[in-house]
Amino acid sequence: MSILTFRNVSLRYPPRAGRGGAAEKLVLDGINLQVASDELVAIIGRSGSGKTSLLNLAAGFLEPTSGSITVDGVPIKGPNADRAVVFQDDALYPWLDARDNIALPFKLKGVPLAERREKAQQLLERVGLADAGDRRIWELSGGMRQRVGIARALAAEPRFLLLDEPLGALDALTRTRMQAFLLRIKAESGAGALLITHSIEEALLLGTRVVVLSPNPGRLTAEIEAGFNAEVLNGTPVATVKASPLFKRMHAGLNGLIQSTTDEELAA
Ligand SMILES: Nc1ncnc2c1ncn2[C@@H]1O[C@H](COP(=O)(O)OP(=O)(O)OP(=O)(O)O)[C@@H](O)[C@H]1O
Repeated sequence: MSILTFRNVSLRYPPRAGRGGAAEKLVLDGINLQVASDELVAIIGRSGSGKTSLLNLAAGFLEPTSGSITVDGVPIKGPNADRAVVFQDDALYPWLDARDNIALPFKLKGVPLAERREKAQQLLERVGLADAGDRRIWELSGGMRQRVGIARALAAEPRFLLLDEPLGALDALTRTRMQAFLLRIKAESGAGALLITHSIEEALLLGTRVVVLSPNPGRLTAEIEAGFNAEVLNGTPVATVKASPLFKRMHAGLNGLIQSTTDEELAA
């Protein structure tokens, strides 16, 4: 079991150039959060509340201004294969086919050609794209591209998946299918997951826990245990889960928490 821990983390961005000496911006303040391997922690919050900044800290793309971020007690020092990031726009290489996109992390590790193609094929099969390996990225649908992106993230056998709106660009039907897919893949991989999303519905459906980030500065202001993901993993259709009275009540509750952000917080 691995644990990703934020301890009293704050983040300030330097003043932007050309703003007449505008002050530094405190974006995240006193963040305490733990994500364990058996969890998917969903972070929701208004636009600009600092969700992506928080994920970038976990990825090691940014350093906290104060506080610490550790994996199993060891401070993170920059990006590392133990924390794989999946973005909204799949960030795949269009000049490579699906298989070679997935094989790239193995190539970077020096794995011989035949072996890395074999491993990539196994990952293609895991994400339901066994026959799509030879296709170029632009020949794939949005949902297929995200599957390739997720397969590439899994190639490094990460301890944590950092998911930044991974389904945000998909149409509603594909998104629903991919939600169940993402849960299955996460469970099979044994990795913990941190999911950033604008969608209360998606956070409730996928999250073991849902955490609310309030803006200006970004602070974790509420946390609820969800648990609907177990129902989806047990085969209950996503539409049935969403239609349950408990799901609707919790959705309304979270909506209220996010909407209660004051005008001052939004304007700050
Ligand atoms: N590199 C940067 N330099 C200065 N300010 C930044 C930088 N990146 C983000 N910000 C500011 O930090 C705040 C939080 O941004 P962030 O992208 O983390 O929020 P978010 O919740 O992910 O937003 P969204 O939901 O719209 O993607 C915003 O006010 C943004 O303008």
